[in-house]
Parts: sequence; C-alpha cells; structure tokens
Amino acid sequence: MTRPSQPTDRAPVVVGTPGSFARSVLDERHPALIERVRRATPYPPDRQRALDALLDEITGGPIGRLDDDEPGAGAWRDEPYYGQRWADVPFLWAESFFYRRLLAAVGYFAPGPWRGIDPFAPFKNAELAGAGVDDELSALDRLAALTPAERDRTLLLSSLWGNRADLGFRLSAGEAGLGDRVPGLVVDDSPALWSVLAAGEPGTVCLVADNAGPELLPDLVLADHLLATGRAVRVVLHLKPYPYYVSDATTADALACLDRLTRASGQAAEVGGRLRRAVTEDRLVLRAHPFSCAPHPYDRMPADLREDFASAALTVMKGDLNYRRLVGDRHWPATTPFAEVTAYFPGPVAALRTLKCDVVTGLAPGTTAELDATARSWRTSGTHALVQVSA
Ligand SMILES: O=P(O)(O)OC[C@H]1O[C@](O)(CO)[C@@H](O)[C@@H]1O
Repeated sequence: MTRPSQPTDRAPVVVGTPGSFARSVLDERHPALIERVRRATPYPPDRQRALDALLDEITGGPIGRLDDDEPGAGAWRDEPYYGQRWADVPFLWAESFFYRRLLAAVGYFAPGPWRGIDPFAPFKNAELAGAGVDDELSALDRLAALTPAERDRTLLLSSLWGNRADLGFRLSAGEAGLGDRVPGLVVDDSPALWSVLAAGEPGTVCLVADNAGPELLPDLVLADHLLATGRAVRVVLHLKPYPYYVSDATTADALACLDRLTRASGQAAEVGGRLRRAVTEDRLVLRAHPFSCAPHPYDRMPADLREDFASAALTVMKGDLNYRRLVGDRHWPATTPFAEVTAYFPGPVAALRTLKCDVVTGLAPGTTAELDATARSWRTSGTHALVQVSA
C-alpha cells in the first residue's frame, strides 16, 4: 500500500534565539552535561581536552565535523550543516549531533581502553539502584487485586508516566522544576490502542523504547503484560545502538533492568523470569537499529526498519524525542490531526509521551487556550501527558 508522505508545509523547529526552549537546551543543558560527564568519570588528559574543545565549539564556534578517522564518521559526512552556527540548524539535528560528538570526545568508539565505556552509565546505574525503583517494583504485587481493565490501564499509564524519568531533562529543569503530574491526559486514545491489539490475530508489537531504568522497567512490565494476556505473540523492543540523550536505553540498560527485576521479590521477580525466558525464545526481541540514533524524523527511515514497523500489529513510540521524530519536529498548529502527520507511517502507531518540548499535534480545538490559561509551561515541563493512536 502506498502511504502519503509527511506534510512539510510547516517549518522545522530550529535551535533559534535565546529564550526559546530549544536554545535553552543547547545553551544550558549541553554545557551542564559536559561538566557532569567529566565529574562522573576520571577521563585522561586527551579526553579532557577533547571535552574542552567541544564545550568551546558549542558555546562559540561553528559546527565542526567528526574527525575522518572517527569510527562511523562516514554516516555523518554528507550532512549539510557543518560550518553553520549551532543556533541556525534544526533542533533535532543539533541535539543528535551533539551526543555523537560527545561520544567521540570520550573515545566511546575509538580503539583503546575507553571504547564502549558509556559516559552516562554512572547516572543511569545510580537511578536504577534507587529506592524509588524498589517501591515501584513492589507495587506490582497489588496488581492482582485489580480487574483486568484496571490492570490494563494501570500498566499503560505507568509506562506512559515512566517517561518523566529523563536525566537530560532534569539537567535543566532540576527536580524542583519537574512539577506535579497532571492526571488528566491532554489526549487519551487508549481505548483505540486496546482495540487495535484486539483486532485480528495477535501479532508483533514494536515497542520503541526511550529512557532506561525507571522508564524502561514499566515498559518491560507492559511488554510482559501484552505477551501474558495474548495481546502480542512477540514484542520487539527497539533500543539505542549507543548512549544517547543521557538516559536513553541501550541493550546493556535493558539487560540491567531484567537483572533488577529478577533480583527483586514477588511479582517483579516473576515478570523478570518470564521476560528472560521470552528473550531466549525470541518472543521478546531486542533490536538496536542505527536509525534509532539518527538526527532525522521517522519519515526518512530506511527500508528494513519500515518493513519491521509495517509487519507489526502496532508500534508504540515512547517518549518525547520519539514523538518529535514521529511527527516531524515542525511548528504544527496544536490542532493538526495526529493521523495526518503520521499517515506516512507504515502501520498502526501509538505515542505514549509526557510533554517536554514545544511540538504537539492532535489537540481538540480549545484545549490549547485552556492549557495556556491554566498551566504556563504545559508544553515543556513534563507535567502533562498524552496517548495518541493512528491506525
Ligand atoms: O527522553 P525523552 O522523553 O525523549 O525526552 C527528551 C528530552 O530532550 C528533548 O528532546 C530536549 O532536549 C526534549 O524534547 C525532552 O526534554
């Protein structure tokens, strides 16, 4: 079936002028992150100098290329933004390239002793070891008392709100800045999500993960629930092939979560045991496609990934960045139909996201005005959330 291409009549979000959300990410979050990375790991002098150079460049210089001898540099060679100011290029591209440059600076891909050392691991590990996680895991023991419908909703919402566990976001918002969550969703298509899964024979669900630890745990619990209730015969969990956006989940992070589950007690350990078995039986498949770290929207996805999503009964996109990539990170009026901007997607798709950037689609007329009147930073503060489905 030929699908329409994504509309392009709205400009992409560029980093832009001081005062914009995107600019604050580049001006505040990225320098703070370089500092945190340096403090967390004792890098040797050459890596420290590379981090200094990156900091100088993002705060003053034009965008430089990856060195020619950097492994994987070829994938970035033909990008059109080198030599331009960071402020003048698409936000999506600038953030993604920043993370790639940061990994180059710490020698993540280069042959030698620092290869494969995740600069964000100290933060991710601390979060996964936290007492808050114990509470979340022991709450699974209370699920048995719920009706099946309540269990569906609880596990879906717990995966959705898990998206607030985003370490990069907290670098600029701070714990205090992460306001109380607003329970009513700005869009709630969850009945449509369950209907898509109930229609026809159970098939594969692609779950495009976002953050590790406290977000990935409820995602895994949801995956187990889909398998255990026969909503899916297979869950393909899309992870990042390398560390990205601070807390995005890699294969190592997924394995750490499975370990955390199985070492817990009660229901959490049961879930962990089932999921480990599901991996060995190919019912839970871990994928780390290179495009998952690409600086482009999903309408540019390569053919093999398109085929994966096309053959799924449903693809669930977790989190804010996946949302931006799904809808194209453009200045859409908030009432632009979600189905229209995702019509290019090769199969049914759902977005589970807390709102952490300016881009949003699919709001009912009047909702924007209502939210503007009641919650000043509802678009970016992670206090509001949505479930959107296009089938
Ligand atoms: O982890 P998530 O939900 O994809 O959020 C990523 C964060 O980074 C941003 O892309 C900006 O840095 C925001 O949209 C969001 O705060």
